Amino acid sequence: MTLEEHYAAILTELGEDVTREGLARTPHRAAKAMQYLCKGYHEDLETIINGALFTSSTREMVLVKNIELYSLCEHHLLPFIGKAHVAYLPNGKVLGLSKVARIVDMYARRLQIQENLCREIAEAVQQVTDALGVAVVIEAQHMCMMMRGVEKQNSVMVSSMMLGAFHDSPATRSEFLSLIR
Ligand SMILES: Nc1nc2c(ncn2[C@@H]2O[C@H](COP(=O)(O)OP(=O)(O)OP(=O)(O)O)[C@@H](O)[C@H]2O)c(=O)[nH]1
Ligand SMILES: [Zn+2]
Repeated sequence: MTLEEHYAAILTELGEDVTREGLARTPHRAAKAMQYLCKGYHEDLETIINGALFTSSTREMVLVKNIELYSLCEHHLLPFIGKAHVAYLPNGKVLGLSKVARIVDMYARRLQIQENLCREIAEAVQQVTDALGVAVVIEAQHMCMMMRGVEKQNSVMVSSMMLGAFHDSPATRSEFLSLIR
């Protein structure tokens, strides 16, 4: 069965009439939407980085903050939405600016839990840049906690992953944390 046929079966199971006008193309649209939201499975680091790694002698922290993020929780297939802050300490190379956001998207466009998303982004930036340290903080709101279940509208989940100098040096970590505050 195709994804589209599965969606038609789900709608029928939910009590809908998939032949009514408004739903006629919904299985097709839903399949396309879900494929888009999960497109990260078909992307890989090398292709998205596309060689945009530049030699630089800077040793100062590079921070890209407030990168918006849309993902799906792997437990309920409901969105979680928020922002990511990504920093690294260059070790001879800097990454094309847009590539940091592309890395975030590649992992966000999969079924995720926030903690693993954080770790995967940090490890990817580390792998690509060979940085002296990488820090990732994600703040997000989970629809599975808002629209259903415990129904809390204002709670925000904050997760972090600190590698290298951000893990080992309190001064580096606190510089990062004060910059994203
Ligand atoms: N740690 C973590 N938990 C998550 C994330 N997204 C969803 N969850 C949680 O996953 C848990 C799944 O719990 P279950 O008891 O198996 O599922 P449930 O009965 O639907 O849980 P409720 O949401 O409490 O109704 C819930 O506590 C969710 O809040 C995430 O990104 N990280
Ligand atoms: Zn969930």
